[in-house]
Amino acid sequence: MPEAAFDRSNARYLQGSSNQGWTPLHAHLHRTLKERQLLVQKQRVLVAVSGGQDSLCLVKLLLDLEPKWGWHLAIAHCNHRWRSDSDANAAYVNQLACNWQIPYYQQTAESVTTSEATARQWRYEALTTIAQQHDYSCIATGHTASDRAETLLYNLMRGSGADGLQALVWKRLLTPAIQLVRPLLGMTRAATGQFCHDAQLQVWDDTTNDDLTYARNRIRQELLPSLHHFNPQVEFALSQTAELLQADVEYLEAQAAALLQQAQHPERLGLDRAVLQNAPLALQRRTARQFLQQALPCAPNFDHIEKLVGLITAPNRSQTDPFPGGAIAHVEANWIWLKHYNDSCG
Ligand SMILES: Nc1ncnc2c1ncn2[C@@H]1O[C@H](COP(=O)(O)OP(=O)(O)OP(=O)(O)O)[C@@H](O)[C@H]1O
Repeated sequence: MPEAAFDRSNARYLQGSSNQGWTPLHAHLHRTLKERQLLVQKQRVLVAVSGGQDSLCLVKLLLDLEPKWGWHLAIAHCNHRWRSDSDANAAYVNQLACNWQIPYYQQTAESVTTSEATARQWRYEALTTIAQQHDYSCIATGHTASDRAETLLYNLMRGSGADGLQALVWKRLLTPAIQLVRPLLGMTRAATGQFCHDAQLQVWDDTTNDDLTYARNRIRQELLPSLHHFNPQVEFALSQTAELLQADVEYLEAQAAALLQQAQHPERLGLDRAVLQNAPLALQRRTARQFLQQALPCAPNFDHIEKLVGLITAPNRSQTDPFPGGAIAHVEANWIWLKHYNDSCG
C-alpha cells in the first residue's frame, strides 16, 4: 500500500477516494454492494461483530471502503455471557473499535441462554435496539456463502421444503426503518480467514465452534469437507441453490396468497374446494399452509398441511384429526370448514 497513510490511531489505512491498496476481496465487496444495492452512500451502518473471522473481515473491508462511500460505521457486540471468556471477547471487540476510532455499542444478556435459537433471537433484538437508539438504518452481519451452505444442508436433513432451503437472504427488513444486510454471502469462510491472516487481524477463537455435539459444527467440520471431494466449490454451489430457491419461493408464495384470496370465505374460516381443485399441488399446499398459519395458534407442520390438502378432493363429510389448538377441518359440499378453534397450543 505505497500511498496509504495511517489515521490518528495508527491502526487504519486511509485511502482517500482511490482504490489503492484494495485486494480482490475489497473490489468484490464494492461491486456486490453496488449491484445488490445493499448499502447506499453516506449511510449509517451498524456492523455486528462477534470477534470471529467473518465479522472481523466484514468490518475491516467496510472500513477500507468507507472513504469511497462516506458511510458512518459503528460496531455492535452482543455479550451472551455463555463462555468463561465472553467478557474478554467483548473487551477485545471494544478495543478494536477504539483502535479504529469508531463508535462501539454493547448489549449484555441478563440471563445466560442455553438454546442457540433463543440466543439468536435475543441477539437480533439487541442489535435492533442499538440501531434504533443510535439512529442506524442498517445492520450488517458477516454471514458467508459457507454459512448459507451449512444452513441449507442442516435444513435439508431436517426435511425442510424449498422454504427452509432458501437459507439466509442478502437483505431483509428487521423493522420498517432498519434493514439487515449480509454483504459477505458471496464469499467463503476460507476467503475471510485468508483475509484476516493477510491483514494481521487477530481473530477471537470461539471455543464452542469446536464442540461437535452441535449439529452446525459437525456440518462445518465433517460434512462440508467431505463434500469438497465431490465438488471443491460446493459452498458456492449450495449457496447458489439457496439463491435460486429464494426467487422460486417468493414467486410461489405470491401466487398462493392470490389463490387463498380467491378461495377463502369472506367471513368464516373456510376454503372453496372448487377454486382449489384446479390449482397445481404446489399451490394447493402453500395455500393450505398460509390458511392454517392464520388460523392455528402454532406453525402448521407437513402432516397438518397434507391433511388439509387431502380434503380438497375428499368425499363429502370427510374430516381431519384435531389440529393444534383443537380445530378440526371438515368437508361440507364445496367448502372445507375449520371449527372448534381455541387458543391453546396442544
Ligand atoms: N455475539 C455477537 N455479537 C455481534 N454480532 C454477532 C455475534 N454473534 C454473531 N454475530 C453476527 O452474526 C453473524 C453470524 O454469526 P453466527 O454464524 O455465529 O451466528 P448464527 O447464530 O448462525 O446467526 P444466524 O442465526 O443469523 O444465522 C456474525 O458474522 C456476526 O456478524
